[in-house]
Amino acid sequence: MSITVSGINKNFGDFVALQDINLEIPSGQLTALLGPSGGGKSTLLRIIAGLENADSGSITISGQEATHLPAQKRNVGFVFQHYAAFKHMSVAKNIAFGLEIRKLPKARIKEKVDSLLELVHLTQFADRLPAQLSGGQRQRMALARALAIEPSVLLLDEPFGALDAKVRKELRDWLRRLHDEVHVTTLFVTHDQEEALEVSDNIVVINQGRVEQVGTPDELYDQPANDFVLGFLGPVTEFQGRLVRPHDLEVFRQEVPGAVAGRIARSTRVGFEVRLEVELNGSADAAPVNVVVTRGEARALGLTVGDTVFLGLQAVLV
Ligand SMILES: Nc1ncnc2c1ncn2[C@@H]1O[C@H](COP(=O)(O)OP(=O)(O)OP(=O)(O)O)[C@@H](O)[C@H]1O
Repeated sequence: MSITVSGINKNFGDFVALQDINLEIPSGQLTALLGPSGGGKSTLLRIIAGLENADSGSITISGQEATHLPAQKRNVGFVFQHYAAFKHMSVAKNIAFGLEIRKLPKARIKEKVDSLLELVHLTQFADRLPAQLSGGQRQRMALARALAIEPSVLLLDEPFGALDAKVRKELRDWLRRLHDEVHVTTLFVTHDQEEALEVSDNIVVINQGRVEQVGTPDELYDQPANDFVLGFLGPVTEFQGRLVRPHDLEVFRQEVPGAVAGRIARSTRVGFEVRLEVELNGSADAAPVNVVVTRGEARALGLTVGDTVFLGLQAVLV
């Protein structure tokens, strides 16, 4: 295990930010800390980095007891949402900074910076100042700087949080490819479930200072431990007293054993999907059931607002 978190507790005054956190973060993998705002993700990351002290519990990094080590002795690379670059230094100088402090020979620094620039696809921007980069390029520079010291773990706190959706998506694909190349144990904080599902090998779901579930993206999506995880990892709708995913409901035109009759109250096309709101017969006061079908299915079934349909659950979820 690359990072072991044992019995970590952290209070801010009366407020319990983290409660008895126990985690094993596997070596060489990309692990997401996923959860809603205020759940404690950043606090945990900062405790692992040594930027915050826990009230109790211990942290081990690469087999070394790190609980009381200062941040600079933990050999971790850290990237924040808003990366504080040295404004007056070029991109190459920013990346070289940690190596110069460590007094590596000049030729060796140059060699390393060149290969890092290549890794993060910034070779042509080596001589620019940080202000002359886009937000996405700046975050790539931040990653190169964090990687320069060859950290045993890389900690990323919403590294793409301040960027627009399209750049976020590009950088997330890029991070996955980068990780496949360098394999450094990476722990990254996100509140975006799609980001976590797409990028990571493992996900730790944190809510209200507690770990709700740990698993691979598939495990969490297919076998959520509770309604919170189910609801946080994707859309849900209530169907016959339980939470299910809208695309796990099947729509029939005829009565089918086990299916329930209702009326299509609304139909919205979003890209290749059609989202239906179905009011079940005899439940006028209840919220409509949300169902997602493909455009092809909607067309084949000839679904129109006002039609009566029958809903059944395709797969048992929880
Ligand atoms: N220095 C502090 N003093 C007081 N309360 C704090 C401090 N740092 C964090 N908190 C509180 O601890 C809780 C957890 O904060 P944390 O930043 O870890 O959450 P998070 O899951 O990372 O959320 P976000 O995604 O919004 O950053 C929040 O309620 C926050 O207000």
